[in-house]
Amino acid sequence: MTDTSKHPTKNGARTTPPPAADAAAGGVSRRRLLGTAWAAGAGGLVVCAAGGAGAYAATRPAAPTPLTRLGAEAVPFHGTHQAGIATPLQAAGHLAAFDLAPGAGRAQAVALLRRWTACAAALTEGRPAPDHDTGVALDAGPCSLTVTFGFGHSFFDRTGLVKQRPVQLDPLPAFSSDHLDPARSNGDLWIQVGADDALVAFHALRALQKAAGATARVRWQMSGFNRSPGATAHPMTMRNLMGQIDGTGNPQQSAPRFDEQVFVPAKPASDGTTPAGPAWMANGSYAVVRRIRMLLDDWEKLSVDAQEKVIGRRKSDGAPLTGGTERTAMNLTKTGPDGKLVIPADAHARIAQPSANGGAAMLRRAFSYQDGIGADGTPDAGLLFVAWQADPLTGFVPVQRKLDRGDALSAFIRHEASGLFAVPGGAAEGEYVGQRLLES
Ligand SMILES: C=CC1=C(C)c2cc3[nH]c(cc4nc(cc5[nH]c(cc1n2)c(C)c5CCC(=O)O)C(CCC(=O)O)=C4C)c(C)c3C=C
Ligand SMILES: [Fe+2]
Repeated sequence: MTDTSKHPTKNGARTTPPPAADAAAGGVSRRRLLGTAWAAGAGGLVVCAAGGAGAYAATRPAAPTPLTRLGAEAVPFHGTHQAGIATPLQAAGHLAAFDLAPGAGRAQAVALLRRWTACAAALTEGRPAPDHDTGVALDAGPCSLTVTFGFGHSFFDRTGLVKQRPVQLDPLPAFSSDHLDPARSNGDLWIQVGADDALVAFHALRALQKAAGATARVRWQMSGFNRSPGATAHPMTMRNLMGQIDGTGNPQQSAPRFDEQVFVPAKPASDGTTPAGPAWMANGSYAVVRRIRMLLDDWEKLSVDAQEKVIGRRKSDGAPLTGGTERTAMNLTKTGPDGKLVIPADAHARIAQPSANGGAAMLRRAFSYQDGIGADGTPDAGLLFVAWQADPLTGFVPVQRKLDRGDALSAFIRHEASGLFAVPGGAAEGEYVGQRLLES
């Protein structure tokens, strides 16, 4: 996961318009529509007011105040990279995969991506959805809404674009800990929605589903959440449902290698290596999506000391068990008075760290989920794990292979669904997402 602080970021930066910038650029904002609704309401109030000044005073709405910072923050939809990758984590998220309808091919996919692009661009600016807006987000600002689009392996067969399919999209290898449900895995197309307001996130998801029309059907959908901005005394790394600080070891946006670890380079690197995938993937990224159930009844039986040994970090502040603060490097050779490694050999953070995996790095940007109690009577809760990387063959795959062999956390989690999606670079103004692929 990424840090939740709201400072401007290199990619997917949040922009807070001044309070007066109520109308989003180039369109009527949802708040402007609301103002119109109030004006109509006020007309009614005048009639009511004839019945007595008291009735008027009791029903008169308060004068509109500027949106809070949380509501007003907007993440630009257009740009080099799609938003929702390097964007700070939002409080509400939805992941949805779609399959093209029988008979739908490349032409229908182009029309769909045009509609989705127009819809996402409007909503992320705080404007109503084109065509028919449901009104669910009528009174809210953009709330840092992002919409991110990706293509699955099967999309290329459906659209006659197999020659353009990157090898990076080949199905992930099977792992011994997999308990995958095919109905909730993969899909032709993938959408990630994130926002700092649950209604804004739902509104966007619903608008995109409706915009799919008869062209594509929802294959699966998952909803997640994170802490709300401002819930903690200071911005900090997210906690997951096991109570751990999760995201510390992520590539930091300020680091020189961040872009090359997360995004497909636009041109070959200085050492002559080729970008991960065809030209249309320049500035894109690969998303590995895993629904990972946490076996919370078992986990919560462990003492905090035992839980910390499973991860190799302190539960309270995320610092390595070898001491320091959250950002202190793990001392992997330090032993305790008993002669044993302080960070055990099977500790999750030890096994997953880049230096133990040939430098493999990924940006983990997860949402927690909870869907009540499962058929087995235990919580259906865990992590909608989304890992972003320039190349899953050197990112997620080797790390998961290693974790699969000896991670102490394995006893407390279960991978229940999986997806791998090629997420193209961002659309410029006037372009639609995926245009460089679909018109190649
Ligand atoms: C294959 C990749 C990974 C999976 C799957 C995964 C699942 C998973 N992880 C946690 C909790 C934590 N993970 C932490 C660190 C960490 N995890 C991965 C990779 C996967 N995790 C990496 C690459 C790292 C960073 C290692 C490093 O560089 O130090 C941590 C420690 C804090 C942190 O660095 O984020 C926690 C906690 C859960 C609960 C989970 C599945 C449900
Ligand atoms: Fe992890």
